[in-house]
Amino acid sequence: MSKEETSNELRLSILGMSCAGCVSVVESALNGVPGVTEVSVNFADHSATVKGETDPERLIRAVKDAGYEAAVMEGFENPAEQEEQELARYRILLKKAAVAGGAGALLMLLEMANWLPDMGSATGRWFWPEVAILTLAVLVYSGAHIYRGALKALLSGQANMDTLIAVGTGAAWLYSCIVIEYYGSLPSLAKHAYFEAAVVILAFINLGSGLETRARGKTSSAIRQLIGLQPRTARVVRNGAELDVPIEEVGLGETLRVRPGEKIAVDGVLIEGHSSVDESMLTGEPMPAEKIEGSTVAAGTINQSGSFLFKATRIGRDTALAQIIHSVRQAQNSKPEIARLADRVSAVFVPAVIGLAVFTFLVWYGFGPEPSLGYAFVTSMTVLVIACPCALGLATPISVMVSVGKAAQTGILIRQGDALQTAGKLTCLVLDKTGTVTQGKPKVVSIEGAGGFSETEVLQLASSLEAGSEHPLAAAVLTAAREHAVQPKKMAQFKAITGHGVEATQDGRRVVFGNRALLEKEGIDLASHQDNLARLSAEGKTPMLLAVDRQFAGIVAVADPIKPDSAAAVQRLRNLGIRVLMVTGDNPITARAIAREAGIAEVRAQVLPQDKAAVVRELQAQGETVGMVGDGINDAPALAQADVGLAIGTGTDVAIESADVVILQGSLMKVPEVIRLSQLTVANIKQNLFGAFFYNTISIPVAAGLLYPFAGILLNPMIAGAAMAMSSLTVVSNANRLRWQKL
Ligand SMILES: Nc1ncnc2c1ncn2[C@@H]1O[C@H](COP(=O)(O)OP(=O)(O)OP(=O)(O)O)[C@@H](O)[C@H]1O
Ligand SMILES: [Cu+]
Ligand SMILES: [Mg+2]
Repeated sequence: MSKEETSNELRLSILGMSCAGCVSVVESALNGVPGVTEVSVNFADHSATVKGETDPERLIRAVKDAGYEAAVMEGFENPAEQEEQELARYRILLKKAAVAGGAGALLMLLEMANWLPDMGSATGRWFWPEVAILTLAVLVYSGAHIYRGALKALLSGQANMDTLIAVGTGAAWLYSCIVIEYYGSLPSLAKHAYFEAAVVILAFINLGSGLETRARGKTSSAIRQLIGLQPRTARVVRNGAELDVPIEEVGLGETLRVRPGEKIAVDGVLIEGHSSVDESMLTGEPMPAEKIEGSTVAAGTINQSGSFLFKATRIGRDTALAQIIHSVRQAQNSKPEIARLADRVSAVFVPAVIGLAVFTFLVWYGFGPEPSLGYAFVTSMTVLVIACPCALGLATPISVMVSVGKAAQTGILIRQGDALQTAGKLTCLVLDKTGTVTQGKPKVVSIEGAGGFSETEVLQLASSLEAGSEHPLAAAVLTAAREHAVQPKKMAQFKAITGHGVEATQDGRRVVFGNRALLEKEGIDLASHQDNLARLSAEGKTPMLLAVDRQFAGIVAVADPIKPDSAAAVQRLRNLGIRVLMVTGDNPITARAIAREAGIAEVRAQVLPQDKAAVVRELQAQGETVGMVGDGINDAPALAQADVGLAIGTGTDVAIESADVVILQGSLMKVPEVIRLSQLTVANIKQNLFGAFFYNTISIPVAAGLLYPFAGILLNPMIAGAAMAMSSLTVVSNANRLRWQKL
């Protein structure tokens, strides 16, 4: 990682966060560091992404001062190591749960046998103080991490979920001791002490977070798989000899050898041999791609049949794979609007709950039935435990992570968390024609000469002009010239006219090649060719016209057939209730012919590249939420203007900056999938938030004893512990359900 990158964006691993309250504490601590422009803390994977010009040391110190630990995450992580750490954490939590659960069971057995310290009975002081010591030992063992977290929060003047559990269980223990020691002789102060409640709560909480750790591990499996694709070594050809070197030592421009069945180490261009390469892990395209000389190959993809040599063109962090990993991670850590709301709510939750617990205590103590202290204690403890906002803090990030990961596995790269929320609300989609609806590989299908020019002369002049152009149509003309063994000639004063064509001079002759508008501007009357042009266009072909010295000289017609699944994709979009438009620079007749084939009703033709953004703006002004689908070549402003910009990449071309979503496999079918995924994700987040909120709001009054005066119902604190653990588990499992939902 270079120094500049470090100062622009940094990922920190944060230790010690236990709930959404912690997220906002860490976020504001990092935001307080001078130079920081943007902070996003992800509770689901315990990380922070910090943007701005700043020193990592200061960030770490700020996090420490807030009561947490932080470390910089470096370049390539080791997924195996991470998995191992998570498994170890899972095992420890489970062990802690087992110990606490065992102790709880023992205490309950003792109680059933009436052997527990019980006030007002003859057996009252049996096993006292053994039971107190045993429970304390269990609390310390099973709850050490929670008490430490609570203490840290306290020292920095904060309260979090750990605080609630620490206060709840600690108070239970202390209260039980005091009751037995000092009020032991009072009859029936409370039916029994709360030693077992304290340990059972810890058992549930440890079990809950253990299972949550496991489920969270599954959540990030997508990115782990991606990281795992990166081979560690490569076989380079140096001075005629082939040798295996660590991937870091491969230089730009070096020649690498790939044998059948091997993974490709870096991005490059094939220079010798041919093969088919399985790129499904990057693009989601199940069919292997044929690779010949000049084809690009991508790191992480698997060579199938042949052996070949290729030249490294992108290494390290520049490979498509590295960039995919980077964007997936960024999107997983970016927060859609809905997450901000949840964060704000849960940040005030803990203090509110503590206040409520105190209030509950006072009301019961003041007005409750005898023994009022006992009731006051039980109810306020139950409130503390049940009101943990941990499920609330997980609700959004966990769904976002699952969803972005799922998308990546099917070749959809979501670059912005916001897009994940907005895509589902799109009412209108603008599709670019070339490369989006069509295959984007135009081919010359017919050449006609006029005014004394032969077909060969037309092709020669056209290709001579197009040699200087980067337009896809230019490529088609050049390919045709090569196929007909026509040599382009040198041209002077070359000029490309955006959205119209090209012009230049040759041997003093003025040559113009492009669409009808361009020739009409030259003052050429095309009325006599009207029928011919209309016929070509009606077949969906794009006629390009040649003029020499203001005389019409011929037509080169190009066909760019629609993609095999474009029509099905448009149909599906319409079934989703979306208005679909096609926009193109091409002439209206060709545009309409293509649109009809794809089932698109609305067409805007002859739109200059720079005006495509205006079309999007106009639709937005009509109140539509507009998605723009383009290939990112000359529609970048429109992609940026749209509410969601979707770029259709070809193969592993991921560096389309103006897009919110990049579709790696060039199929339009992925667009409705993005929309479905967005809808499913937002629904999933809402279910999660509802679950967490509903659970909190409905159970707090019951825990506080609101039902007691009417129905005599009080919540057992143990049940509060169980329910709390279950709630976060439910949220995590619900999010993981997204992985199996059909798009
Ligand atoms: N280099 C060129 N050579 C010949 N004709 C050109 C060239 N560039 C543009 N044209 C003409 O101008 C028209 C509009 O070009 P533009 O680049 O705006 O759109 P396009 O690539 O055809 O379609 P889309 O808008 O779907 O990408 C083309 O259809 C073509 O007739
Ligand atoms: Cu909690
Ligand atoms: Mg174009």
